[in-house]
Amino acid sequence: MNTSLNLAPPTARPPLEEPVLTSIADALRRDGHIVLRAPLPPAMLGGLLRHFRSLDDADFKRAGIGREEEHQLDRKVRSDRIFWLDRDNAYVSAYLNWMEEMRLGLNRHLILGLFDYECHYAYYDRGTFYQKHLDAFHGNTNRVLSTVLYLTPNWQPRDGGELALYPSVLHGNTEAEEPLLRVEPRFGQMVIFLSEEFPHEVLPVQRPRYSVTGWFRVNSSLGGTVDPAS
Ligand SMILES: O=C(O)CCC(=O)C(=O)O
Ligand SMILES: [Fe+2]
Repeated sequence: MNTSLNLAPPTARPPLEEPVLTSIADALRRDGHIVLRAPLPPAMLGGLLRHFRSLDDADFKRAGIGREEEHQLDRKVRSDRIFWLDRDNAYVSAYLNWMEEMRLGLNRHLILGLFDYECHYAYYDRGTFYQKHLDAFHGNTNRVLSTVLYLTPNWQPRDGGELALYPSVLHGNTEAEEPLLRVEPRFGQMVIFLSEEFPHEVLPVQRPRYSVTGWFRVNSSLGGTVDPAS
């Protein structure tokens, strides 16, 4: 639990400046992905990491694959542990506010019809990884945009755990061996990419790696039944 009384309260709604939003929208339209070096205030990143570290091991569960997570546990594919986030913590709440601003802004710029955002902490212990995968298959998870915010302090190249992002499957590159880019999981860095288009993997981790992974989703409601935010 966060027992620190001497910490400044988080900004309830850290600003997402219009030029930043515009550059995100432009990059997503043009490339389908973007890396942001330090989009969030350090106090908020620190608050998130403190909250992350204050959680018990028992709070984290082994991550599964895809939406039917419990049914598809396979540690040969991924070996991280995750904790789904809600608004109980003030820093998480501030982060969700910021993502809500991004959701509304991207809908305005790109007419994506993003409906909600779900996210979890991911803890990759030494020796863990996540093999090459897509975050959304055949549209059945409703995931449109994947976001990862990295929280590992003082990340060094020897610590591993880079995100390798492969070329879009829409360009006939399903067998592409070479990554399009490698994102270093540096504290405060964020990557956003189209969930259905870009295969990606987390390279083997040499030192505990902290991140917040999330997805903007569309609502595939049928006949007025709202898709549950699971
Ligand atoms: O942590 C990362 O860099 C990517 C995580 C990921 O691919 C996922 O959780 O689906
Ligand atoms: Fe992924």
